[in-house]
Amino acid sequence: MSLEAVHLCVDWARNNGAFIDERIDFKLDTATGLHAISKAPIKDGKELIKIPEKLLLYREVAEAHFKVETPAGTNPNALLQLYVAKLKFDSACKDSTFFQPYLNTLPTPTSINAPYFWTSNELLALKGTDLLIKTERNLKKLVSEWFAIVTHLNVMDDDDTQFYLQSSSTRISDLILRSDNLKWHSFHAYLWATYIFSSRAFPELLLKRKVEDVNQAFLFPIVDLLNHANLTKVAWGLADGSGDATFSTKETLKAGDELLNNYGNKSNEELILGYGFSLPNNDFDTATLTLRLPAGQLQSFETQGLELEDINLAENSVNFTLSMATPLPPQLIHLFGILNQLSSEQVCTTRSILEGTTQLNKVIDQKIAFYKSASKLKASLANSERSKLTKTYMTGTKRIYQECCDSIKRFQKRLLKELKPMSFKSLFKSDTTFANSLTLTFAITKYEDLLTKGFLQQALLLFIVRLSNEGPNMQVPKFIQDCFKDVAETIVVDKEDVQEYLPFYKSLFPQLSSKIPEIYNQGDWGIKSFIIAGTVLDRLMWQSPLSHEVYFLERMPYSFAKAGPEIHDRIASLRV
Ligand SMILES: C[S@@+](CC[C@H](N)C(=O)[O-])C[C@H]1O[C@@H](n2cnc3c(N)ncnc32)[C@H](O)[C@@H]1O
Repeated sequence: MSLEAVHLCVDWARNNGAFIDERIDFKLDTATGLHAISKAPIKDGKELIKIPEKLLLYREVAEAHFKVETPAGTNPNALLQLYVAKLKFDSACKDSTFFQPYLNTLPTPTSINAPYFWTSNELLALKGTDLLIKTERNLKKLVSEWFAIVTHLNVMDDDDTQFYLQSSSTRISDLILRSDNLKWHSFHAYLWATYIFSSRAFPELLLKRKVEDVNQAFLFPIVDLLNHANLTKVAWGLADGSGDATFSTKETLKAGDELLNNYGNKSNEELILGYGFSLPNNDFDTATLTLRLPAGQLQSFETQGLELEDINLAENSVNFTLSMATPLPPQLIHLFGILNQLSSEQVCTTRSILEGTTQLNKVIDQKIAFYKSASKLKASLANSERSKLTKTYMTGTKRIYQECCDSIKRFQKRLLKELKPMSFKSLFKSDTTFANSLTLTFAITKYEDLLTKGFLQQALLLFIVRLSNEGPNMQVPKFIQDCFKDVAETIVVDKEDVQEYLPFYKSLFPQLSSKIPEIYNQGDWGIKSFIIAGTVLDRLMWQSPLSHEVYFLERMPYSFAKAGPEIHDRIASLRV
């Protein structure tokens, strides 16, 4: 691909009846390749490019050439892609001569930066990313698609069969020839043609032909030289009463401005796989969070009012698409709320939801750490364009995960503001008798020492047992003591429970009862009370990972009203 090739292609198009506005000029640079600029202001929205039907490459042209119909049940563009590979790489193909000026403007296989064309060593820079998973998965799918079409036409040779057989046991990236001189029916030529379609084809629907499949595409010479920018307003169409395809822009351009197209709202992953480039700070970027769950669990979510869109039952996994606009999908909060439900909770409670967000935050933090360190690996790519693209991908994905993390924190703050739960800190501060008893027991002088010296859990257990012994004398939310009573009535204490609490218990009792009898010798301070207190804490307590503050939350169903009315409606009929 060179500027000269573009000029020859423009001449070819005009000589064959195309209209290309004289204000359009073409340029070439290393970062974005061939592109169009305006030589004079453009602001009228009029048709800028019109390409006659005979210069377009669409399904019927391929079918006429091969004298077969596009096979059903496969990629609707498979036959057309093979035809384009033949045009490009079979010098004996009778149609090649006519399309040669156009074919010469297309990128050569070795110049393409989409990861399908990277070496296995280069792909190491994407280790652990969805991008790598999709690259490998798509390559496998493409090999099957290619072999099905070359077998259907009976055009494969022994090398092709050999390649196909090898691909089942060898990494495809290790088998790929890195050459611009390919056999037209080889996998490499088909991979190139597939990329040509993903990066430059237009929907055939545009030509208002009767399309059997909305994914049918056609190649649109000259217009496919335009680069992409998000939000660019353009119009693609069909000239009145003809099969000629047209392009116009709705943007106002000054002389020297780039004439751009709009490939659609694409994430960097889509741009990299389909087009071999990525956009920094891409507003349409997404990150896919894949969660694997124990077998059978996915199926149980519907009964909890949680409907998941993108699930893979065979792998017991679910995908969530995160974006800057939706960094924290309500279904993700709901899922983690369910995963953190206690066996005594039948639906998501405010506690299980808050605890779920803490767990989710940990998962997201791991992702952020991964993308932070992975972006450093970019240095392993010698090709600077591929390095840049990897870095933008990693940075963009990290940005979305960071936004998810920030949203979790905002969500927690908002919920606490709404619920206004009582904090242990305030209860501790107002109960000076208890606070003083801990000064003697743990040598702490203030509440914060409980956190720094690691005595928080012990203090909480002592406090809960104290509440149960003091009854209504204490100025605390009644639900804590009610919960203690409920647990005490139903709990079955086993040997493991006793073993778990024994070291803690022995470290404090019976000394405490004799040292501070006004608290620790009143009521029941037996080990069972602490086992009950442990369950009370499980049911009512949540610690903010941000402030480390401990809150007591009255058990109540979480209202999904803010997460989406339809979830709320489904959940409203359920009780804790
Ligand atoms: C339809 S073609 C446009 C013409 C292309 N520049 C060429 O040299 O043939 C699409 C390709 O252009 C490049 N491209 C388009 N928009 C871009 C952008 N905003 N930044 C970087 N590369 C871009 C990518 O290589 C993409 O695969």
